[in-house]
Amino acid sequence: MRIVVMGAGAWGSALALHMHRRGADVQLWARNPAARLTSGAMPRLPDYPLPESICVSDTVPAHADLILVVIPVQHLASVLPLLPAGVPAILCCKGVERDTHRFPLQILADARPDIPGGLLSGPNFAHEIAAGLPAAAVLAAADKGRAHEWAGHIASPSFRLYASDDPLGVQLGGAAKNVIAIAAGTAMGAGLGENARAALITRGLAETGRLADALGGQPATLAGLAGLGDLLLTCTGEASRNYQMGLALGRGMTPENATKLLKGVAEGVPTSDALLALARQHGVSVPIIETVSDLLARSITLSEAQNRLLNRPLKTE
Ligand SMILES: NC(=O)c1ccc[n+]([C@@H]2O[C@H](COP(=O)([O-])OP(=O)(O)OC[C@H]3O[C@@H](n4cnc5c(N)ncnc54)[C@H](O)[C@@H]3O)[C@@H](O)[C@H]2O)c1
Ligand SMILES: O=P(O)(O)OC[C@H](O)CO
Repeated sequence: MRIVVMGAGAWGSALALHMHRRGADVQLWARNPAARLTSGAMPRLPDYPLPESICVSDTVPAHADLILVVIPVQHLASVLPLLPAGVPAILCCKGVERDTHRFPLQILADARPDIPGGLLSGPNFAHEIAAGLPAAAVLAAADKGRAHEWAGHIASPSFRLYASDDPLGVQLGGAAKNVIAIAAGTAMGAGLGENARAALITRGLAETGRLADALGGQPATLAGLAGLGDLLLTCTGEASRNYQMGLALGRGMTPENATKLLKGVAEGVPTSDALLALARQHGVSVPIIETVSDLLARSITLSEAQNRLLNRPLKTE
């Protein structure tokens, strides 16, 4: 099987390694192939050298069986013209485009209606997949048959994939967990304790469920790997860039300085604004997402954020 992985960041490199181990002929597309380290690793995943047989190149071949697109959501549209016609594309990013409020599969459908698309999401740190540690994820597509087919091309004995025909729910779960992880990291960085984090995770899931309902996703999807599963990983795993972003904010760093320190992208930053806009458009209350967006914009302080979330009118759960 010939696989092209587009994007040589941490996740693209890990997926290239995974597909190679699975026996595929893998080409990794990178903006700057010369950045490959002498060990064979890419800089964002330096501890995992890629074998020589994975070609790293800045050209996309005209023929492949499957393309994995692993570009941050804010830059996804810019690479889509490069995709060869007709080859199925599995998008592996998690977020919402800030200016247009589009989820990844919508960005693909608008730019390349000729390309069938699916989306891979779940609790998966790149370095653990690169190490071959056990993990599970969801492959979503509007057509469940295709979701099963593509899941079969990517799954392995250590990477168990489930098919889903709720791409909206899966994309929303992956996008929202990044924002909630910033909130959880902020609480932990500010020393607010484990109770506060558990409350943010649970109430974060509740507001994501309301949003799924309004946008046409299936709330049950959010109880699965792409929802609760990824929320738990990202809100508790210190390797998460979104959680690290929150930790830095909670310790008093400005969003600008926290971004500079991060090794990699924190999708929750632009996604917080996009999800807030979508929620407002649909009349859905998303207090945690709103608070993260305001904190990042520096329109509220940390103690105002805390007061705002704790002192809203009491409600039933
Ligand atoms: N790292 C993980 O553990 C992980 C796991 C699952 C999903 N994801 C998702 O995968 C996506 C990519 O994350 P990552 O961890 O690989 O990010 P990263 O920060 O490690 O790397 C981002 C990559 O995108 C490339 N890139 C950035 N702007 C580009 C542009 N305009 N054109 C072309 N390439 C561009 C960079 O060169 C880099 O190779 C994100 O949406 C993230 O949420 C990451
Ligand atoms: O490092 P993060 O916060 O982008 O999280 C990585 C993955 O999405 C975890 O599933």
